[in-house]
Amino acid sequence: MNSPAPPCTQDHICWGAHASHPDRHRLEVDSLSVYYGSLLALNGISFSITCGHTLALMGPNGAGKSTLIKALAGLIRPDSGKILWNGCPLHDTPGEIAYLPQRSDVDWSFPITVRALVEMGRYPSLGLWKKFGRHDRDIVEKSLHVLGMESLADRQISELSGGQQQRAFLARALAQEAHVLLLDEPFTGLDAPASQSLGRLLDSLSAEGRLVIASHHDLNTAADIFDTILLMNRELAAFGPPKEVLTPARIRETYGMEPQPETQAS
Ligand SMILES: Nc1ncnc2c1ncn2[C@@H]1O[C@H](COP(=O)(O)OP(=O)(O)OP(=O)(O)O)[C@@H](O)[C@H]1O
Repeated sequence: MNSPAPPCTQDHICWGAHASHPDRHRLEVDSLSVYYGSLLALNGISFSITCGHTLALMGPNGAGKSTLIKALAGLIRPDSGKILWNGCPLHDTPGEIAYLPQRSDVDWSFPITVRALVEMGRYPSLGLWKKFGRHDRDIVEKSLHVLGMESLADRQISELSGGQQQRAFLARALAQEAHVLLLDEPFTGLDAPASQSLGRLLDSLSAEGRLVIASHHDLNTAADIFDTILLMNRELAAFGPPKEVLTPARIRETYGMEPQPETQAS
């Protein structure tokens, strides 16, 4: 699985720089296992992927998708296994990961404007005195612009639609300038136009050189949105392009159901 990793770097990546080194940054997950008490939620998961991809974590309810995302985000400590970023422990490289929690895990009534939320993305990289500089302000404005949120910047997040709220949180993730975007069920609750628009956005972020990893439930849309699928049910079932992974036999085996005709990747 492992190809030679470039030396570890802590360099700060700026806008546009992602695209010039799309193959430089590699995430490697090696034999990752997570227990909740006696429940084995993840059993020896291994995969490797570079920046410039969109990866969907798919599997039935309880398959461990959120657990894997939380382990990658450093919110859960694995019981065994490694998560490496360019050959170094991922969590030794602060600022590389931006995490978008499930909608149900966010207090949407929290009194905060969109701009203040996006500014929070800069906090991890502020210096000792936590002083907001011109560079920070520029990145916040650019993040709002990329997500089309400028006109909503002074609104409370509680006043936004579900799709706009997702965009506000994605703008915060962009402001962090992280290479890896971890999104837990970002399409939940979005209507078809909002889903398509979010799909295009994730595509453009990966084209810019980021690595987008999202848990996803919809077998019908996965192949259109993501270029790589990780099918799992506590263990890894398959990993690769949608056409190779989302086969009727694998869907049957992993979900324990017959695939609907339109769920086969085209
Ligand atoms: N904090 C926790 N404590 C104990 N068990 C947990 C905890 N979080 C998750 N689990 C269990 O771990 C297993 C994996 O849960 P996880 O939420 O990762 O699955 P999932 O694939 O994201 O599910 P879903 O598609 O329903 O969101 C489930 O059996 C779940 O009940």
